[in-house]
Amino acid sequence: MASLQLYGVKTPGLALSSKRLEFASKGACFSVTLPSSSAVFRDVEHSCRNIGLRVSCEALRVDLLQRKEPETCDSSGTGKELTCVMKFGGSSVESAERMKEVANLILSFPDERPVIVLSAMGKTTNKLLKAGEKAVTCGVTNVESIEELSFIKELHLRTAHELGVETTVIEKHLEGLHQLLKGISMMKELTLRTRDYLVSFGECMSTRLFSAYLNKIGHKARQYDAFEIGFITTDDFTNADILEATYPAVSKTLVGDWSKENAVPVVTGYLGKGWRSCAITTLGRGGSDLTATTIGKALGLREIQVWKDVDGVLTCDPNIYPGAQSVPYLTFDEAAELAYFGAQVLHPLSMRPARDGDIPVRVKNSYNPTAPGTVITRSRDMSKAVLTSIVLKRNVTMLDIASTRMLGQYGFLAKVFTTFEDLGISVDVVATSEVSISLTLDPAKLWGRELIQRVNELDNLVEELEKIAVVKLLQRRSIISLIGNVQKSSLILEKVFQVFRSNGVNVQMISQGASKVRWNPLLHDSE
Ligand SMILES: Nc1ncnc2c1ncn2[C@@H]1O[C@H](COP(=O)(O)OP(=O)(O)O)[C@@H](O)[C@H]1O
Ligand SMILES: N[C@@H](CC(=O)OP(=O)(O)O)C(=O)O
Repeated sequence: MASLQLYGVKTPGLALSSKRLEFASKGACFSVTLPSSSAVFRDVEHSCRNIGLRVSCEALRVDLLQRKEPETCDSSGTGKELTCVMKFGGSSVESAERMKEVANLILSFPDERPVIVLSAMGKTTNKLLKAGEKAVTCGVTNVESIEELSFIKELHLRTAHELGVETTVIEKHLEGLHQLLKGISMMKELTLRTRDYLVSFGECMSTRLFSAYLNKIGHKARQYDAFEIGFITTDDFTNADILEATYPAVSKTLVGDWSKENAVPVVTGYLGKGWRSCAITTLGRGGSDLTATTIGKALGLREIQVWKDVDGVLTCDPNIYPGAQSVPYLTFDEAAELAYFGAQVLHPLSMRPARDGDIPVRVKNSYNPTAPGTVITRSRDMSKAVLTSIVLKRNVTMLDIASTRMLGQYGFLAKVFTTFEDLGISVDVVATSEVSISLTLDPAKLWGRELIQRVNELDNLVEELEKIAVVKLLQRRSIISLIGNVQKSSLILEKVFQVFRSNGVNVQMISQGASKVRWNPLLHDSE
């Protein structure tokens, strides 16, 4: 078979199916979906460029002519295929006792052959971040006494003892963590890249403990670090996005290994490998949900289950209103809007792979497994739906931008959005007229950066916009997102505005989502 030119390296291993182009480089597997048009070579070249790969059309032409079916993994020798993903969040695996309950829960579904995805135990991620911050200033000799480091060591060693598994499964990681904190302390610096490496210890240890426990109780399991099995991401440390190449790579490893030996895969949630840097990345807080849906799509599984500490997606945040009730059904669009606008229960991007693969997502409570939870699918019966869920997002930055020119000036909106594009700042909610725009800035993108960088970026943004408009920067706003039935929009808005009025709350901006399942009244935070 002919080879493909990648960054000047001759890369063998190109395989073509009718729909996908796959090849391997530096241990990572890449894939491009082949378009069906006659411009196939050009399009493939373009697609490759989009994921940062330089390919030559000529090389592709040779390979397309020498079409070869990709190797398929044969699971017939060992019987049945994997059926679903079961993701357990930190709250579900916060102690040895909880890990035992989760193991029992998994075994209580004898017909399922799941891939397990785990988050770090309890609040480990927060503790790791705190330890990192303390290490920056405490001095190398004091690293030993960082309270959070002792807590993490003690929690994981105690869990190993209580599960009756060898502490050796995590000792190397505990030692590595200690060394890393010393390194941070020497450098007096905690970069975003180092933060990601630091927090990865949480998932690396929880999965090793759990996998060892399953093996101990006679249920064959195998631990995987996501960054070693093809979770290829952008290099946006602390908020990386999964690249297309991940799907074939992950499928190849997990299905391939399963076909040789039916050992339950136990995969680290939240983690990936930057495609340029080859360093460990994370998918944003709560990113294990995205790991789970990515595996679901990669393997074409029947169902994705995310097990939490609540009875599914609720009508609102139970920490704000304890009377929140479970929502039995949601569409992918509704769940995505809800997550994107701040409902902590799901990772903002986690619905994307599930929707692409059309795989139902079930949100369940590991503390109350018999509760029906929430089922998220492509469509649902909306005939009785009115207002499904309410989400609050605080500490939002808003900009009022009014053109300095008169009505009838074209190009104003284009200029405004070009400024955002040039500065790489993501916009969240928008309401426009011909000569003015009100918009909010995506806090997930903005607040991932260092404080000083954020302030500079906002200053630059306002300075640029002031060349064409009068700009008002409003901080500490809140967005309330209403996820509901568009057919009942007048009813919903009537009721909502009655509530605002009777509580003396003034709405500063309102927008309706393109997916037509959401409205966003924006208020001052103090309201
Ligand atoms: N609309 C909502 N529905 C359900 N839970 C919500 C909602 N909004 C906020 N939450 C919070 O999200 C938590 C579950 O998400 P998360 O902590 O990420 O779970 P896990 O760590 O188990 O994956 C719940 O304990 C609840 O406090
Ligand atoms: N441990 C990571 C990833 C994650 O998904 O956690 P959880 O499932 O507990 O939200 C975090 O705390 O962000």
